[in-house]
Amino acid sequence: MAIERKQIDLTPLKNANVPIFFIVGGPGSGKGTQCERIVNKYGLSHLSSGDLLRAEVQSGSARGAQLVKIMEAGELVPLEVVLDLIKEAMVNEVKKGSKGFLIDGYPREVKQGDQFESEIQPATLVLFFDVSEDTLVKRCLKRAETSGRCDDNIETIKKRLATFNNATAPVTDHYEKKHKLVRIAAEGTIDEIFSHVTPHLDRVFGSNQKVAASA
Ligand SMILES: Nc1nc2c(ncn2[C@@H]2O[C@H](COP(=O)(O)OP(=O)(O)OP(=O)(O)O)[C@@H](O)[C@H]2O)c(=O)[nH]1
Ligand SMILES: O=c1ccn([C@@H]2O[C@H](COP(=O)(O)OP(=O)(O)O)[C@@H](O)[C@H]2O)c(=O)[nH]1
Ligand SMILES: [Mg+2]
Repeated sequence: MAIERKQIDLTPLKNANVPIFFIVGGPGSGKGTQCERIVNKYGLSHLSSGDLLRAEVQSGSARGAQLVKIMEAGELVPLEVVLDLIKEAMVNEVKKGSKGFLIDGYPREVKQGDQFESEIQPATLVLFFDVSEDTLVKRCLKRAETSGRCDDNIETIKKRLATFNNATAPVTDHYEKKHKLVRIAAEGTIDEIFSHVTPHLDRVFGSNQKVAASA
């Protein structure tokens, strides 16, 4: 696929220098669900790489038509495409006064994270939601009843799991070595999991302080 890169002025983002959290975990591990809770408490900007790609598909662009084929196959789209979409969204958010970012479903491979960190800025922490394959499959199949997502079917779920095990699992080791990884056992209830998340964000933002929402 020919990659058309966008020219994006990152000055506002670099000047803002706000904390950035990568959120990783298998398909259906609860990244989106926990991000919603984090946003409610800390007022951070939530950007889901998968949602940005789905929006590009919805836009009906030629690029979107290429992307949907890759997503239906459970494979990874070229990292530059995702990085450009994320940069654009981040710049828009900082212009609105964002206090920090949750980059959900990212990085999917070590190189993707390295490129983000060298072009934008290093992540403050990487939250990893650790869930067994059995639970991941069950959650995605349950979500399929209402999500309308082209990749919530058993064939694609299996391919997404394989991509996660091959490409994304090394991401956790990579950030563990940098002492940035927070591994969260994420089989429990949404409240239980959130209670394991907050101490790590409180270390960054302070325990009583609600970060002012950007809007
Ligand atoms: N039982 C249980 N279900 C959960 C929990 N967190 C999320 N779910 C459900 O699991 C499904 C997947 O959750 P999402 O938050 O969409 O997961 P995700 O990691 O963003 O998934 P992808 O977008 O596929 O990467 C949803 O239907 C949620 O309602 C949890 O802590 N416990
Ligand atoms: O950085 C990314 C993020 C997502 N995707 C694609 O988008 C799909 C859906 O991603 P999402 O994070 O929504 O769901 P997950 O695969 O974690 O269940 C993936 O299977 C990939 O095909 C990608 O290629 N690169
Ligand atoms: Mg999600």
